[in-house]
Amino acid sequence: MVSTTTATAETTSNPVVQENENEQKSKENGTAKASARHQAVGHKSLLKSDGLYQYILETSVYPREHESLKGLREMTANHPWNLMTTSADEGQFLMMLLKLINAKNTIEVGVYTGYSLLSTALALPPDGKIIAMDIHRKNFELGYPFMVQAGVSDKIDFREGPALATLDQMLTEESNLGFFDFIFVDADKDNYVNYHERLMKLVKLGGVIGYDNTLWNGSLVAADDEPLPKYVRYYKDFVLEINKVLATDPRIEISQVPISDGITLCRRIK
Ligand SMILES: C[S@@+](CC[C@H](N)C(=O)[O-])C[C@H]1O[C@@H](n2cnc3c(N)ncnc32)[C@H](O)[C@@H]1O
Repeated sequence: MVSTTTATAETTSNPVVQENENEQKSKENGTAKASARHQAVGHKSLLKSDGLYQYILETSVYPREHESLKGLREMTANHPWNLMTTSADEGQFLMMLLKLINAKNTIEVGVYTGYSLLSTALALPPDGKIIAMDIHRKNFELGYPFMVQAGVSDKIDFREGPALATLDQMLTEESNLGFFDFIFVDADKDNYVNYHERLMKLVKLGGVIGYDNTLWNGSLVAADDEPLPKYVRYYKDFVLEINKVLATDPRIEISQVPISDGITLCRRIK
């Protein structure tokens, strides 16, 4: 069942999100060119070799990919923000990780059309649950039929609105504290530090939080005068900040995994 919960806090005034929203609106008005701005950056991989990336996909990911995941990936390829989608190799990695830790109750911050959400739902046991949050329901709805097709839509509780407000709402319920096995964060990088304090109260001892894009297109080590796409430059300092916070937080142990655009896994130990 799709939940209709809507958080009440205001949408972020972040200029990059605003730019995305304007693009979406002009597309809906039929005024946008079908240009996919994010496609210019290329696929999401730090391998620096298209051939090797393709080799990994064709030999280990695609042959085992579920039909529903394949369908969702193909549908998303035609969407103007398609570079936001979690890559197929990272999706496969998440599925393996969730099974290894026997995850049952999870949270996802940043859904878009739901590739990582569907991967998570497929990896959880039949009684598993995901609370999934995003400011835009529309993109989630594009991917929802694939979750139905996969028979996992009952595991998903979608909550529309700014994730900080949704998380604050969740923190008022004692049953949520220390309850979640896994949390995947793939949303507004300028709020990762704010998410971290809240998520540390929601994840269980021994549970894992995964922060996505922590290598941020390789820009973290770019020289100041290196030309970078506007949105990469805008978020760079925020990603540097969360990486510093995670590396020095004594409540977690971390592993920065260089798959796709980098995911930092944080296991709560205190
Ligand atoms: C990179 S995409 C997520 C991709 C997704 N993991 C996938 O596999 O397709 C980031 C998402 O975060 C959402 N987002 C941005 N700011 C947000 C906020 N403050 N609260 C909730 N969601 C937000 C965007 O609407 C967008 O759908």
